[in-house]
Amino acid sequence: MANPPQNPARRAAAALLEAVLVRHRPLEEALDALPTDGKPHRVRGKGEARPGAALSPRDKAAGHRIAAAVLRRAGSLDAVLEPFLRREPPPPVRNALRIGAAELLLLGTPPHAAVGSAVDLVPKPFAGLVNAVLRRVAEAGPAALEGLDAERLDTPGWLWSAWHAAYGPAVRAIVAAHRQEAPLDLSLKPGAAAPEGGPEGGEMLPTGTVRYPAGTRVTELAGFAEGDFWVQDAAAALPARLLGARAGERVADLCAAPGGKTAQLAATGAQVTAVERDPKRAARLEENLARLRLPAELVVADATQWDAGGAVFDAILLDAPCTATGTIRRHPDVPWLKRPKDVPSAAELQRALLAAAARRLAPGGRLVLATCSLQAEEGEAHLAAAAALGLALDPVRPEEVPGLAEAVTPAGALRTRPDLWAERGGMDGFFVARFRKA
Ligand SMILES: C[S@@+](CC[C@H](N)C(=O)[O-])C[C@H]1O[C@@H](n2cnc3c(N)ncnc32)[C@H](O)[C@@H]1O
Repeated sequence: MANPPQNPARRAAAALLEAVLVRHRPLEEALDALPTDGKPHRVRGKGEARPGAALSPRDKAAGHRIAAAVLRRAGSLDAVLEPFLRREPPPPVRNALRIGAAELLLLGTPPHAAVGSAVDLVPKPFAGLVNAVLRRVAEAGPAALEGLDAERLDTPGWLWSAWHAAYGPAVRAIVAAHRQEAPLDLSLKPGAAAPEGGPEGGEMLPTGTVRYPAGTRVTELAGFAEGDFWVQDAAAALPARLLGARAGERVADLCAAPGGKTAQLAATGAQVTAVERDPKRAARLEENLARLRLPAELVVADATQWDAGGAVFDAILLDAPCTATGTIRRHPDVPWLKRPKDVPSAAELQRALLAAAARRLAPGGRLVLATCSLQAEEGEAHLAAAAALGLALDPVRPEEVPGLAEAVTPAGALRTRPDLWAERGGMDGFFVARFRKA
């Protein structure tokens, strides 16, 4: 029998970084592909980093933590490494150096362990280089890191420019917020009590979300199996709240999986139809609703084509697919996967979905459009498109979003950002607008 691999968490981190930075695959997908205890190996392509034999949940979590630290600070780590590299090393060696530097400079790993484990990740001919470079990083790295313009280095230039154009000097606070791991936010089923647990227990936020410190494991909180709550960022809970669904109303949730907003709508007693294009994600939505014991009709369909049998709805929630640049705290791979051209194509799909939603709305019906993007093309720019579809903006009133009056835009939409409620742990960046059909 082969010996168990050494260094499993770092090998997992290297596999995750290769997936995101070299093969441009989403971090979540790469995490799912790691061979974990009780799960068979996936067949992997030639030349891909292999994490070795089955990983324990603990090593998988540690590998995820290391990879996320690298992704959050990749620009800064590369800048610290730069003076010690004479030529560009092959990608696996570059990633091993980033892992070693992250452990030395960000994660508090003792130098001998950080250097030794990084050396262990690379083929023999590169061991000397990794050892020499990381020893120098251990000595000079902390001071070098201090002197960097980290916010700029850790953000792709096109995103920085777009956010600067949209938010002015607040771009720095937005980017600083991306360095923090997001807390665990829960939405409670009506009547359920906030679960006790987490190192410091939960904090009730003014908008009704219960917040636990980053790193709290939801499945370990009392009431999870009973379906008392679901995971949903504080900002993500606002669109369904602003739709104001009522018992007995016919409500459609377009682009519904994994179902956080469907659950909110179903909990009001409205008759909810959830539409989701991706069958695998639809299955997850079904599982989530079953755990929560909340009813909704599920339709697996493309919402731009779905004819609803001619039905019209009193209210529609359109939580449209987007570039997800508002979720970088939770998904530090997003800046390295998205490209400028993804923004106009996402905006085009959002316009098509908005037009389809407008067609299925009863006269006088309400529609909420939401995207978890910080890009103005996927948010503010849709206000004009909505007007052309006969949708009148129904302005959000500050009292509808307690503690977040600053997120209400002059036009009456809602724009949340990762740096809002910074002292409480921030929130995802969302654009939300509510309309009424004439
Ligand atoms: C932002 S996520 C929705 C999150 C969900 N509303 C929640 O709160 O849990 C967008 C979803 O839209 C789905 N989707 C993308 N294009 C679609 C389309 N044309 N019709 C229906 N669903 C679509 C994606 O598969 C994805 O599950």
